[in-house]
Order: sequence, then C-alpha cells, then structure tokens
Amino acid sequence: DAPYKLILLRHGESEWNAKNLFTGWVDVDLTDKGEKEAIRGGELMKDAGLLPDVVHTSLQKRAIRTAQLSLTSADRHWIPVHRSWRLNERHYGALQGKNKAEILEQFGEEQFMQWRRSYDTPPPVLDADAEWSQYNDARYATIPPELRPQTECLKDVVHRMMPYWYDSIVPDLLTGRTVLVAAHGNSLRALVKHLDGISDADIAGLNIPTGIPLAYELDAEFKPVVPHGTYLDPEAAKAAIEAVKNQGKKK
Ligand SMILES: Cc1ccc(S(=O)(=O)Nc2cc3c(c(O)c2O)C(=O)c2ccccc2C3=O)cc1
Repeated sequence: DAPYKLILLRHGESEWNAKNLFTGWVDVDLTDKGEKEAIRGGELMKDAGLLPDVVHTSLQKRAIRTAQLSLTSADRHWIPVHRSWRLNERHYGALQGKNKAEILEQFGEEQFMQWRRSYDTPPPVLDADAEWSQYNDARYATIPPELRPQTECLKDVVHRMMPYWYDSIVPDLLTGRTVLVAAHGNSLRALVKHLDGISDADIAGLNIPTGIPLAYELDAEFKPVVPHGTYLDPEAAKAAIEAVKNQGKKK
C-alpha cells in the first residue's frame, strides 16, 4: 500500500556535456567528474536509508554506469536492473554532435530560441546513415523501424516514456519495492511532468540537477505526497538549479 517510494537520478557530466555538444542518442561515457557524481548519489541514498530494490535505466552507457556506480556505493549493486530505450535521452535529431555556435550559424537565433522553449517542435531529422545516427545500432533492432526516433520534441519523449512507466515501473512500485530510475535530463523531465502535473509551457524550464537523488513518496493515486519530491541534498540541488538558470541567461 502507499506511500510508494520512487527515486530519480539524473546521470552526471558526460564527455559531450564537457564539450557543450548536443548528445541525445549518441552513446558517450561519463567523465571522471560524472563518475564521482554517481558515486556521491549512492552515498546520499545510503545515508538517507533509501535503498532501491530494483533499478530502471536506459540503453545508454552514461545512465547505465550511473546506475551501477550509485548502487555500488549504496551497497545495492546486486538488485535487478531493467533497461529500456524508453528511458533514453531525448533524440536531438540533426543537432546531435553540434555545439551552440554551430546551431546558431546553421539555423539562426530565431529558430534556436523557438526550439529551446518549445514542447512540440522537433529539430530536423537525422538521416539513418548520418554520422551521429544510431538508427541501425543493434540495441534498437527491436524497435520497429517506423517507430525508431530520428528526432524528438519533449512531447514525443513523454509519449514514448509513459508506456514504460505504466507497464514496467508502476508494477514494481505496486509490489512495495523502492524503485530507482537512473536516466537523463529529458526522460526524467517527462516523468516529473506526469508526476507533478506540470504544464506543456512550464516543463521546458524545469531542470533536474545531475547526481542528486530526487525522492518521491507517491500516495495510492500515485500523486506525490510532497509536490516536486525531495532532493537528498537540498542545498546542493538549490545551488545547481540557480546555476543553470544563470547559465541559460548567459549570451
Ligand atoms: C549544446 C548546447 C547548446 C546550447 C545550450 S544553451 O545554453 O543555449 N541552453 C539550451 C539550449 C537548448 C535547449 C536547452 O534545454 C538549453 O538549456 C533545448 O532543450 C533545446 C531543445 C531542442 C533544440 C534546441 C535546444 C537548445 O538549443 C546548451 C548546450
């Protein structure tokens, strides 16, 4: 019975975050800093006595390794793990592999700002045989080709993530298990949008700090007992959220 315990953990710095490139479905690894963030995330769970019984993650190594590193430092490396493309980062289409300057040059400020704020406008598609395409990657062979993303808007991410929430995560919660979801900025945004009932207009402005577990207690209707959940290191979370807000204002 309620309350159900859910922990969200966004992977830390990746090799392309450090280079300020759009990553999306490109499968880059964590940097040393990103690994340390994951380890600290596990320590925070352990200190809080919030021990996952099962973990759900994506098919991308930065999330898979964040799950493993955090669970190891929480002494919970032995729990069952489930991986799905439905928890992958948002597919950034033709922007994958590009930095801000290249995008501004190629598409202009107007288009850039529109994409940035938009909920339902996807970037241009990435051709199946393009340099940063994963269209023919073995791990996506089980997705029917017509369903395989070649670009996504946030709305697309919500729609492909929600079946996984209902069919795979909720059943685990219903058995009384504490569930860890170790995933990405936009796949976690999609989940938080659903949990907290955030509007299409507001969700683009929501940033989930990396490496700090976000704990939700859900009632019998799967509504958060505390809206927006509780970060296991509230000060660090507050500072990180402020920093991203200021970074976004930077020209
Ligand atoms: C690689 C990169 C480019 C631009 C930035 S930003 O400082 O301008 N902030 C930023 C930019 C964007 C985005 C963003 O969240 C952001 O913080 C987007 O979400 C986005 C979604 C679909 C197309 C384009 C964007 C987008 O340009 C950060 C990182």
